Amino acid sequence: MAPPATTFLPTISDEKTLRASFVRDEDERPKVAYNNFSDDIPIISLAGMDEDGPIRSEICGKIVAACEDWGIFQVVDHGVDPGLVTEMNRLAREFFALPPEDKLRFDMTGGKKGGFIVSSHLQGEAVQDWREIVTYFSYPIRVRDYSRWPDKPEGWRTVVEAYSEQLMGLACKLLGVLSEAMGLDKEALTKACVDMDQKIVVNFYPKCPQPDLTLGLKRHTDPGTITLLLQDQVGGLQATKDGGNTWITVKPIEGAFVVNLGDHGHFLSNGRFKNADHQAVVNSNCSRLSIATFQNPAPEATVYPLAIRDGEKPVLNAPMTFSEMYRKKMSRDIELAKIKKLAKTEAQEVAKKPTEVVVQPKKLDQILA
Ligand SMILES: O=C1C[C@@H](c2ccc(O)c(O)c2)Oc2cc(O)cc(O)c21
Ligand SMILES: O=C(O)CCC(=O)C(=O)O
Ligand SMILES: [Fe+2]
Repeated sequence: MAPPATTFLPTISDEKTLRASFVRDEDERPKVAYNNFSDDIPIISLAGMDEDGPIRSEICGKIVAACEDWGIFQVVDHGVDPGLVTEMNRLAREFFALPPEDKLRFDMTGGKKGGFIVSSHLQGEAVQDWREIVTYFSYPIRVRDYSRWPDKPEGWRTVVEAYSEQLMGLACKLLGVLSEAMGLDKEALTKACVDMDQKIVVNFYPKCPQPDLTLGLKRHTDPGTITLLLQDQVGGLQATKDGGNTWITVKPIEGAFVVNLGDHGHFLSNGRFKNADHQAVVNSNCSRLSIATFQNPAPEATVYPLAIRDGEKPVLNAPMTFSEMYRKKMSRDIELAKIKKLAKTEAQEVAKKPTEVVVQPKKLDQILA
């Protein structure tokens, strides 16, 4: 009999076919190969950005255009210590290679803040993602709960601490550029986050027996302000700028960060900056690792456009807190996936009227795995 989902680690399975719980509907399956790389996403060098002058203006122009056009781009020459990046990658790989019992000591099931989980941070997903994750809540520093930070491999904690500090710096720099582009003070976006949260999610995508039938991470937008993603050289991150009609695979660049704006960044700019739709596909040749650093506002921070340009309407009817926004989004993501599954297996009528379904946001402990 199949082991229960919570303790089943795809990494240690040598099954030749995918379990039914990972099989996606045809319309959700990958359309472009994991290694069919595209050059469409802008690659921006940040060299010379810290000094005022024409070089900084040119870099800022490129960042703003990438956010307006795609909502996703790559940065190189970003100033994050390359030695630290190498160490993060090495230690993350070592973590996922640990025996299941070591990883499960930090099991996040039951909505615990931080640790290890298979597939998703969300409860009751209709189809499982082909991944394992380990999560660190790294900012604000005063509420860090080190008891939820895995203690293996040796040296992890020191490296994660230094890495999270440098990424906080890079994120604030990029938010400064976007604030100025909105005609506001450099600090406007970080101030709107009140006391910025940072969550690091390390994604491990084991090699997969039938990668064409599944996704490592389903299509989504990130909920927060801005995300910095470090990916290895395998490939698998895909993005779209036309609501999912055309997917492209982001070309891995050694040492680069993929930057994407989340829903909060999108709403604060009144929709001017895109919250890129993205997903991760897997393959049957090798495993893949990516490290996402989510920069989020504090739960009590207000979500509402900071600048509304002449002739524009606000993209939100009323202000809400980030925690309300997060709960609503995650409830909707789970419910829409369930409705879709139901529509497929039961009635065509439900599929015809998906917009009439009102999703009641759940409490946080009903959403988180
Ligand atoms: O793992 C992720 C990825 C991502 C996400 C957003 C919405 C979804 O429906 C989804 O399945 C994944 O953003 C996250 C945001 C978080 O707060 C925690 C996560 O683990 C993630
Ligand atoms: O692994 C990837 O390429 C994507 C990860 C991602 O989108 C996320 O963690 O939110
Ligand atoms: Fe994401």
